[in-house]
Amino acid sequence: MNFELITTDSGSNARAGKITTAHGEIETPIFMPVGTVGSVKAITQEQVRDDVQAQIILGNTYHLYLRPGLEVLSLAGGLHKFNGWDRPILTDSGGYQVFSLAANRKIKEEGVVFQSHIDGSKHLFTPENVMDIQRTIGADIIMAFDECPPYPSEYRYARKSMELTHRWLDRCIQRLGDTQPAYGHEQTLFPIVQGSTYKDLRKASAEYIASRGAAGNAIGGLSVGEPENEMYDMCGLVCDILPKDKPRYLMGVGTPWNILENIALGVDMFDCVMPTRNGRNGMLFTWNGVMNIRNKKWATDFSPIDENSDCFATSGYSRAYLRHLFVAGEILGMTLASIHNLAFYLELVKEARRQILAGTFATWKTGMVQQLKTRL
Ligand SMILES: CC(C)(C)OC(=O)NCc1c[nH]c2nc(N)[nH]c(=O)c12
Repeated sequence: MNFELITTDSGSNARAGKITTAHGEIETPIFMPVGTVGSVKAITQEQVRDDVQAQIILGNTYHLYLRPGLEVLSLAGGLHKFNGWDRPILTDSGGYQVFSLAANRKIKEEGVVFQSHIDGSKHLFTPENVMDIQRTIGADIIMAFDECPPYPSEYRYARKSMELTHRWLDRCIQRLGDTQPAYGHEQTLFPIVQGSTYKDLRKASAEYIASRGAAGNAIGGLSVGEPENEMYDMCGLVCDILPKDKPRYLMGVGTPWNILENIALGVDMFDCVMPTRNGRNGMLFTWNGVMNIRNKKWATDFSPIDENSDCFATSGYSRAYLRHLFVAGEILGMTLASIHNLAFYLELVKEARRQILAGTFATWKTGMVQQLKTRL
């Protein structure tokens, strides 16, 4: 994997770059739609490619390991062949999902014992077998096995958790070095910075992760319920330590304004379930702010969802019609809302990139952040 840093904004730490992977290029800043179990919920791969114009999507080790399982994925020749997405894929390591989804999980030095949320079967994830699982899935970018501590966490817990994450990272690196890609294409490991919201721990974790010399680095453990300004403080502190010539990926973030604020701090990659999960619930993000399409006020508004969006898949549908679909519980409502929100998130980061290349991002961002927060 290669990262070309094209330019840094004049008035902020925002950067425009290009990542090259075996399955194609990614222009940064980038938003990565979440396709947890191998599909971006409610929309086809063609809509993700053509209407959303996504350049990379996420899969998840925990979910894919449990269903469809490694035998099916291996026989299919990996996830790209199985789901037909031939562009880049990033898989999260399952660390976060084991802590948030699985039952009766027990963390030990060796790894995490847990029960499947699907059928209660018992499993063990270790840094080693999570690397093997991600090799079998075949994602272009794979995440280290980490513990995302709950928020808030006592200082002692956060420190011990961070130190475990660092030891697990070294075991991931070792295992990856001892194995080969399963399908011939390069797979790149991103380590994950932890340390909760403690400045000294975040600094120590960022320095440790930076010292591993990986091709890209991720920031975990944020957007877990902490106040936004704490997220920004931690992210800024970590970005100032992570190498400038490698992409920085802020996991699980966020709202459109969170994304712009963190781009200004030096983040290049984002993922979040908000545009799809909240979209399926009728929450629409637009250039003029956030709207709940179920609100009665849209019942006879026959204008398009967002005049400023150039997503043709949704510009042909009115707010009134979309509200009707949600009120009637029509599946098409979830599809249109998901396409709209994701297309908006991709337009947002594309415009941010344009502003960075023009050297006007910092001033543009300040006005845009307020506009995006508007409740319509
Ligand atoms: C609560 C939400 C999901 C919004 O954010 C976070 O939890 N943010 C943190 C996060 C998201 N995904 C991760 N994957 C891994 N391996 N580690 C992490 O810390 C995270």
